[in-house]
Amino acid sequence: MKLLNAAQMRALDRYAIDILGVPSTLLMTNAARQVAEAALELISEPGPAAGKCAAVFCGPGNNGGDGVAAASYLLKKGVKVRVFLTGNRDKMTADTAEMERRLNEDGAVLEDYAGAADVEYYVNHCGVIVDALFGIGLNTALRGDALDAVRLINGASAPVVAADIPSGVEADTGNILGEAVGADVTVTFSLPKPGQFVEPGCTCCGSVRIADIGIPAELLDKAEADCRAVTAGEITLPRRRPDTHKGDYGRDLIIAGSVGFTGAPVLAARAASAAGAGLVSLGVPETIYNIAAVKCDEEMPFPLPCTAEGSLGGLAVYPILDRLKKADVCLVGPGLGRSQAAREIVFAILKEAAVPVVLDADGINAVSGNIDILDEALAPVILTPHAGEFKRLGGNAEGGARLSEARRFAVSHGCILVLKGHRTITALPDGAVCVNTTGGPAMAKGGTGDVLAGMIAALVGQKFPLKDAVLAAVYLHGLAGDLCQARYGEYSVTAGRIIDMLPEAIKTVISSA
Ligand SMILES: NC(=O)C1=CN([C@@H]2O[C@H](COP(=O)(O)OP(=O)(O)OC[C@H]3O[C@@H](n4cnc5c(N)ncnc54)[C@H](O)[C@@H]3O)[C@@H](O)[C@H]2O)[C@H](O)CC1
Ligand SMILES: [K+]
Repeated sequence: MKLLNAAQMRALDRYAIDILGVPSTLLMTNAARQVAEAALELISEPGPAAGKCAAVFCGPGNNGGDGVAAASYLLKKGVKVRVFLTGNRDKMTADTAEMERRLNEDGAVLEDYAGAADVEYYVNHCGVIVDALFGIGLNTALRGDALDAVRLINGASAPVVAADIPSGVEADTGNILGEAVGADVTVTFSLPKPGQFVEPGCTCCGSVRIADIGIPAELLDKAEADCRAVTAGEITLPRRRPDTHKGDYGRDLIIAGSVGFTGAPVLAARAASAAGAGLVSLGVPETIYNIAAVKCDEEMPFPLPCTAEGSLGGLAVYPILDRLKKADVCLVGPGLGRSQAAREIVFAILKEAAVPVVLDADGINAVSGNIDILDEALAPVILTPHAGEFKRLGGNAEGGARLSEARRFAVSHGCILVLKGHRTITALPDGAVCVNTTGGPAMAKGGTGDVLAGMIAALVGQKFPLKDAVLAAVYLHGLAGDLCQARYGEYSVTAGRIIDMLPEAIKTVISSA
C-alpha cells in the first residue's frame, strides 16, 4: 500500500483541483461526509442519531474545513453539534470559510474555542469527538488553544474520530509535534501517510480507514510513492514446481553461536529450514558443536576452530570461505560474540562473498565502528538491527526518525536495512522504504531476531528477488508471531513457537496460481 507524504498529497490535490477541475469544496465535503459517518458509527449513546451530541474541533486550515463540513452532516442527521475553532479566524482558508457559511445556513455556529462557554463540560459529556484541528499541514509543535484542545480531547471519555490524521502527528514521519490526539478511528483521505504507520504516530491513529474523496483512481494509481506499507495480500510466494530438488531451494550457510549462545545459531538454522531453505549448514565454534549437533536434525552443523573462551578463532576463516563458495546465501552473527576474530571473519565474508550476506546481531556489531567495510562487499548485504544495534551503526531509531534514518543508512551504504521494532522498516538502496504491518509486543523476546535472520537467509537463498525475499520474511515473521499470540497469548510466544507457526503463516501467502 502506497504511503504519500504531505508534499506528495498536496501535489495530488492540486493536480485534481487545478488540472482536472475537481472542485476543492467537493473533495472537502466528500471527506467530511466520511468523517461524519465514522462519528455516527462511534457515537456512544444507544438509539437513533437524534438526541446524541458531538463536539467538533477545527483548525483554520482545510483540515478544519473538513470538520466544519462534517458538523453540518451530523446536524442533518439529527445530532446536536458544537463546533469549536482554534487559532486565528482570519487565517481561515477560503474553503473552510465556505464550510462555515454553510454551517451557519444549517443553523449552527463556529465558536471560538477560546472562551467558549462550558466547553469542558460539553466535551466531557458528548457522545463523540471529531478532531479536525490539523491534518497534513501541521509543521510545528502544537501550542496555545490547539494544544489545550488536544489535551481536552484526550481527557474526555467519548470516542474520537480524526480527520485525515490525528492532530499533533507529523504526516511524513509519525513524530508527535508537542502532543497528539489519541483517536479511535482515523479517516484518511485518498491515500494513507507514513506517519500513520510508524511509531509513535501509528499508535495515535486507532484504526485507519482510507476514504475515497473524489481524486480520480488513475491519479492515485500513478502517484509516485517512496514509502509503502506491507499489508495482507501484498506478499505472495509461488507454488513449487514438481521437478525440483533441495538444491533449487538454496544452500544456506549460517555462521553463528558461541559458548553461552547455543540457542541463537540453532533457532536461525531451524527457521531457515522452516522457511523453505533446501540445505542449511551451520558453522559453530567446536566447543558448542556437540550441542548444536544434538539440537539439529534437518540442519547440518559443522565445527569451527575456536578460542579458549569458546568463540570463533581466526583459523575458522578458512573453512568458512571454502564453504562460502558453494553457498547461495550467508547469514553471520546470531550469538557469534564480539571477539576480534569474529570481527575479522565477518570482514572476510563481506569481502569474499559472491552471494548475499545477512548480517544479524554480532555480525552487525562487528561492522559497527568500521561501517566502510560495507563498501567493500561484493554482493548485496542485508543488515537486521534493532534500535540499539542501529545506534551502534551510527543511526537514530528514536521516534519519528526511523523512516528517514533507515533510508539514509540504506542509500549511503548501498545495503538493505531491516530496522526491527514495532512496524519494522525495510529500507532499500534506492531510497524506497517499506513498513511492515504484522507482529506485536508478544514477539519482544530473545531469539525472535535469530528466527527472522534465518527466515531472511532462507528466502534470499531461494533466489527470490532480494527486496521481495526480505519483505516476505519480515511480513511472515510478524504474521507467525501474530498467529502465536492468538494461540498462546501475549506472554507465552517464544522464538521456537514462532518457528513452529511458520507453516501456518506461509500457507496464507502461497499463490493459488
Ligand atoms: N487530501 C485531500 O485530497 C484533501 C485534504 N483536505 C484536508 O486538507 C488538509 C490539509 O490542509 P492544510 O490547510 O494544508 O493544513 P492543515 O489544515 O493540516 O493545517 C492548517 C494550517 O496550520 C498551520 N500550522 C501548522 N502547524 C501549526 C501549529 N503547530 N500551530 C498552528 N498552526 C499550524 C499551517 O500553516 C497549516 O496550513 C488535509 O489534512 C485534509 O484534512 C481537504 O479538505 C480535502 C482534500
Ligand atoms: K486531524
